[in-house]
Amino acid sequence: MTETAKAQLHIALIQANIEIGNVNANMNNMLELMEKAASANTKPDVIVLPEMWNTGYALDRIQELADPMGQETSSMLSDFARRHRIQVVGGSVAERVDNEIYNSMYVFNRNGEQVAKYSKIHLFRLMDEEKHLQAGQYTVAFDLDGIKAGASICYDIRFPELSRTLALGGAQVLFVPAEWPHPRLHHWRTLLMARAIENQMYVVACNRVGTSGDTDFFGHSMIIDPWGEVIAEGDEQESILTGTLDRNLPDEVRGRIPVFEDRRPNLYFQ
Ligand SMILES: O=C(O)CCC(=O)C(=O)O
Repeated sequence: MTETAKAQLHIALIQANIEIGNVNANMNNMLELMEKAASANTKPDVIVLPEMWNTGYALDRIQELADPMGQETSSMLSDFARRHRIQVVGGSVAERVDNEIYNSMYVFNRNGEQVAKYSKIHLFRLMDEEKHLQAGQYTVAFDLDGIKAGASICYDIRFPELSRTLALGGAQVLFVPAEWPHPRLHHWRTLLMARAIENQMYVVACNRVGTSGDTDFFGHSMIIDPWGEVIAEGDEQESILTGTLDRNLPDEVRGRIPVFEDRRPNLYFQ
């Protein structure tokens, strides 16, 4: 089997603490945790980061803190990917494009080349995202070692239309970097589980831990398989979680319960 069609994907999720507004500390901590993940006995094929890991939700200072064109963060991620020959789903960062700020994910292949960029399309009004950020305009899919994956960020998982669109486009894995806080742990687990079961796809969700102001982030990063079985789940501490995806399982599950063949799209309200 060639490098671009592996039977399994070993995943490492970086369930990090994020210091609000402290870009340097966050860059250093993230790189240290990524290096640790890369040196594990089973070398990961893919490393996944949480949402807005460069700045946290420092929205009142986001114009000054956001990374211009994502240059600093993406060059760190690209360099890491190339040095270790590990693919990176770079969570998301606050990115400045002209005077607009986006919540953007970058994905790098083993050569450190950017293979995808996704900007969060559903902005979370409970945290005033829409007052400070611009919404992305596109859904995004990409390949990791020949396995097709789709991008989503945090609040996006409340919109089943997005993961269904990605699954219909062939995605077998949904990535979900997040900063999802208490008290909505039940929503987080249930929504992730539902996205996995209804789309018969892997869900790989990386949430931050720690406290910003009076908001506590609970971690509980998860890897869920296409049957809805939990392969890995974090606690509330900073940690690295690992799990292995089997490229054949989504097709096997879709063969057993042929949800995609049984759809009645002509009857659905669009
Ligand atoms: O939907 C939620 O409850 C949390 C979403 C969120 O925190 C975000 O999108 O940043």
